[in-house]
Amino acid sequence: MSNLVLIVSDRAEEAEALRNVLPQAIDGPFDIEWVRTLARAMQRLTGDGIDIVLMDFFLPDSKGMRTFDQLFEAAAPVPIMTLVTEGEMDLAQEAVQRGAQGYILKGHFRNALLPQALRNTIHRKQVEDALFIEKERAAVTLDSIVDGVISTDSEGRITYLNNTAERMTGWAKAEAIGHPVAEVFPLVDNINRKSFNDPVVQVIQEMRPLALRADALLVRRNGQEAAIEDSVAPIYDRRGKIRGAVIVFRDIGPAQALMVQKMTYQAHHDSLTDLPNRILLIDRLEHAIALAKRNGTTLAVLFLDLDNFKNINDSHGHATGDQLLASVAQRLLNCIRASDTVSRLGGDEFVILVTEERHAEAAAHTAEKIIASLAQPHRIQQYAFHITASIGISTFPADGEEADTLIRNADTAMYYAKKKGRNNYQFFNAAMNRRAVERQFIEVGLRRALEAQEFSLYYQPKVNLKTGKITGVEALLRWHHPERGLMLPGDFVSIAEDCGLIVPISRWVLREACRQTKLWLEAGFKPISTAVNISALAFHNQNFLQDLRDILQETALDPACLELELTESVLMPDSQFSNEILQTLKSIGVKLAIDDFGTGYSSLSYLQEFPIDVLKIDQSFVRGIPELARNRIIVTAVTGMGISLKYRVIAEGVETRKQFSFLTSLECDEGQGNYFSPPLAADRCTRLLKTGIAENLLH
Ligand SMILES: Nc1nc2c(ncn2[C@@H]2O[C@@H]3COP(=O)(O)O[C@H]4[C@@H](O)[C@H](n5cnc6c(=O)[nH]c(N)nc65)O[C@@H]4COP(=O)(O)O[C@H]3[C@H]2O)c(=O)[nH]1
Repeated sequence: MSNLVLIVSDRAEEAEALRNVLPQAIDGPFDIEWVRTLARAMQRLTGDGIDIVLMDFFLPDSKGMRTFDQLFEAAAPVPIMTLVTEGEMDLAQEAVQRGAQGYILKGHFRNALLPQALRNTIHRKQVEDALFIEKERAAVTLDSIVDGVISTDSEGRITYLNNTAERMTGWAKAEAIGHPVAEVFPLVDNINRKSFNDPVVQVIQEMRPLALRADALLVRRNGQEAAIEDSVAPIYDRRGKIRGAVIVFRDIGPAQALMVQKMTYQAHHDSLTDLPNRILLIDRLEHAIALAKRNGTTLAVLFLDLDNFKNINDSHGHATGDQLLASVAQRLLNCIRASDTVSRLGGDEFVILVTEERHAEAAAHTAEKIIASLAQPHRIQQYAFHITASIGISTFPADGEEADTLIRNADTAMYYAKKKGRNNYQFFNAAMNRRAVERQFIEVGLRRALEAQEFSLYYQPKVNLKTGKITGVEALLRWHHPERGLMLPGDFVSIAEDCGLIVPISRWVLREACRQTKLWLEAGFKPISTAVNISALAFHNQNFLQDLRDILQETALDPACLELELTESVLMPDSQFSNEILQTLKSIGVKLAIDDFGTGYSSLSYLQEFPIDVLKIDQSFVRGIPELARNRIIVTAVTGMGISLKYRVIAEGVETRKQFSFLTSLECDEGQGNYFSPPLAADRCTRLLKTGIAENLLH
């Protein structure tokens, strides 16, 4: 097919030269039309058929760039090439900048490449025009549809948004381009609000289209959420290589969203009890496991099966059975914290997920609570049903790290419980079972111990290392267990803390210590002060200050004769709160000691912040001095620091003469330990107060 070339030039020899070359081109002839002036050219261009314009800048009726500009406007979309001498190269370049397709050097028309260059230019322009039209058509189409369309490159960065996508995401095209798709198009799960994995990344990785779950919510830029339905497909280039992805999505509207939400809810809940079903339980369990792994905490799974439920179903019918199950569900919900999950797997099987326990055995408390709660009669119609349950407990990480394993192992443990005669709980792990039984034994004993007057206080003297005089005593709790004999605090204090009994026990210790100290003062042992250990739970109890005031008043003890020993871990979690209480204690007049110094936070800044009188160096540092270099260095440093900060420094756990001598050489104020005396019952301590520490121990 021939192409029509319009030559715009006043120079006949140029037109002639082109006329000689182009019509004879091997790859197809060019037809030539020649005009001499701009006016004629403009006139010709109003008609059709011109495929390319070759123009001179200098015409009788126009000169320079103006010639190009006028023609360019009139010729569009016909391509223009300029005819220039070497001296007119600047003009040629500028014309290219303004839209010319190129230039031809005068005098080189015989070049065989000229026809080819003209044909390429014509062709390129045609392709460009077709592409432009195609793009326009696509853009107009995409902007007229109601679906949102987003495209990305192969890295998942936005390359395009249509109007609907702009409106639905709240991102303008110009802003969004280049951003990761997850930023512009963030999706969350309608039920649990968890972020979806980036669907674009998935499509690009798997190289296949993906229809998204119906319960997806798009989080708009302003934070509002819209229920959407969407699909993502990969884009390939001609060689089959992935070049990006296209997301097509639509707002499903409130009515449909509600329906989807309802369906999703139904898919995750048990219709009878409205509790989460197995699917949601697994989801929550997996989430809890991931969290526990990250935080290094534990969790427990309780598998509960009602005992002899089938009998009730058979004898009273399914409707009654259903009501009983609903009643059980309600009781279970009342036994757990908001952060835990009660689910029904079906039939009379329930699974309870207990999180945020200090140690996994504590799940035994929940199991006990559940057993006690279910034991109360369930009133259904005119009947009162008595029902019991068997519970199996598995714990993470001891009994498994996968949701399925934990449920399976809890189920197995539930069978142990059934075998053990029902109405009890069993841990999957035998050692844990033993520990839970032991804890329960101690706890039951502790509940009785106060009333049964099984506690007593032992007293261990504190000795002035310079004078050898007893300056005071530390009260240490002892439990005279009817079966086990004398028990030390290490065997029961943490259990008393776990079940809250430490609060009344601490109150008893405080009262008893004050009472005894008052007796000693009245007997003439002056000056003497008694130190009492205060645990975290007792310190943070809201009645602590009032109880202390009451006890001081009741026993008429001078507050200066009472010293409270607090560990660093008691004070640190909320140092501002602690400081307020310490200031109040100070104003009451009691003395304050930091116990076990060096084993906790050992933060010097709080030492300055808190109104402390005494620093007790932990016995683990005193052990092995002066031989053990590390301990020697620590004890020397802490003593030096305590003295300079004007605290009374007391070394704990002094067992040998060497330790005593070394501490004396450091000018440590006081010592306490078996070297001087072990903790003694009150009457024996009274005797020691009378005799004082044996002379031979002091020199
Ligand atoms: N190896 C060795 N040990 C020595 C020596 N001298 C004294 N001890 C022991 O060291 C512990 C010192 O008490 P603590 O550091 O306050 O540590 C106490 C204290 O934190 C806690 N505790 C004791 N009584 C009470 C109480 O009434 N309430 C609370 N909340 N905790 C208490 O239990 C911990 C242990 O008390 P105990 O078993 O009575 O153990 C006592 C004491 O018997 C020695 O020379 N060598």
